[in-house]
Amino acid sequence: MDGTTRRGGAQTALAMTIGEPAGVGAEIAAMAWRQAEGGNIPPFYLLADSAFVRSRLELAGLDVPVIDATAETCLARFGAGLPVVDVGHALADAPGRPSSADAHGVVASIELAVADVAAGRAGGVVTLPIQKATLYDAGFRHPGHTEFLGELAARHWPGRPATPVMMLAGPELRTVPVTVHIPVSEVPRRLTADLLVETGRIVAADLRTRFGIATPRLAVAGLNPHAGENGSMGREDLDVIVPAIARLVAEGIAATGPWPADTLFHPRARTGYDAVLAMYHDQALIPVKTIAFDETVNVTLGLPFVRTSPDHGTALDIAGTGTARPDSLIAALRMAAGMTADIVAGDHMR
Ligand SMILES: NC(=O)C1=CN([C@@H]2O[C@H](COP(=O)(O)OP(=O)(O)OC[C@H]3O[C@@H](n4cnc5c(N)ncnc54)[C@H](O)[C@@H]3O)[C@@H](O)[C@H]2O)C=CC1
Ligand SMILES: NCC(=O)COP(=O)(O)O
Repeated sequence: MDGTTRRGGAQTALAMTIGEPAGVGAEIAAMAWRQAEGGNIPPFYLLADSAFVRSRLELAGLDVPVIDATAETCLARFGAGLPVVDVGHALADAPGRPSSADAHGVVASIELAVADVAAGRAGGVVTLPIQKATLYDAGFRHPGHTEFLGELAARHWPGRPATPVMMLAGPELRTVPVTVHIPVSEVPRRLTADLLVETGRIVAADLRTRFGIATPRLAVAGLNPHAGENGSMGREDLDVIVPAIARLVAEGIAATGPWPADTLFHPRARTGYDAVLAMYHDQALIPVKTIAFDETVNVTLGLPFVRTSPDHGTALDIAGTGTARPDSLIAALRMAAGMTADIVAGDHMR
């Protein structure tokens, strides 16, 4: 599998965004490119600043050639080096020290990637991790990629439904946080039956279309200890989650629960479902990252285009050392290629 994607008759690569320049993104992108030689990594280009990428790879001791490219030329040149498409902003090479001065380049990289997919120049988007607080300091008003990509989808695909839903998908477990980047104290207020039903519908639909699961089984976690113990430890399980499950079931979706979250993730329990709807961020992310930190992919469902990402963050503590693992990024590249229509064989490493 080389993962080249064919859209409207033209072959395309995957567009990779640079994420936080002070993090490990450029390093793991170069490591992923190096592994493409065997032909089992789909071709991609990095939307960045090639001077920054060269500087970081040299610092990290990664001997990978960097090629200045465009979305159109990157396929032909993928074998010669890591193709970098310019974002029009210089990025600072300061490992471990993020600066909001780089925010324009970081955000432009995401915007350009989605624009490339919309224009048929790229097959899908793979994002490298952003340092969220640094972008907020620069005025970025979205909690993360997931929500920003929803806005970009509405911009480029007007009239198409775009309700972004975060899924963490590993080899043994898929989880979906129904509420995402909000304080835990806000969760009970924001967790509504409508939100649960809309999320469940999107997850069931995308498990069918993107993961090839004909009849997806959704396990819905409870919010409170013991799923509320009949309301004695919190009422959300009875008042919000039970009615939402009933609505999903009435629509023909195989949803069950609310299940006590503490016994939902052990190996035997995992055989009973295809994905868990979890009520808040850490309920969803702790189990997947604990079971398979290096292999899990963050994939955005509910969008009119494919977006995947490694499950980890910017890893500022090891940036510049060349020791970060590219495994989750490689899994994200493979998943994106697998979800993008009409993968065709080819060899871009000659
Ligand atoms: N999709 C995205 O843009 C994401 C961004 N983040 C952001 O990343 C920043 C840092 O988050 P943290 O909670 O510290 O998580 P983190 O994942 O960056 O780091 C946690 C620990 O895992 C290690 N680690 C992470 N990736 C690794 C890799 N590829 N190879 C080897 N070790 C690795 C780090 O060195 C660190 O010790 C935050 O600003 C957060 O918002 C976090 C997750 C996803
Ligand atoms: N912890 C997961 C995470 O923060 C990913 O967020 P996003 O940037 O992919 O929306």
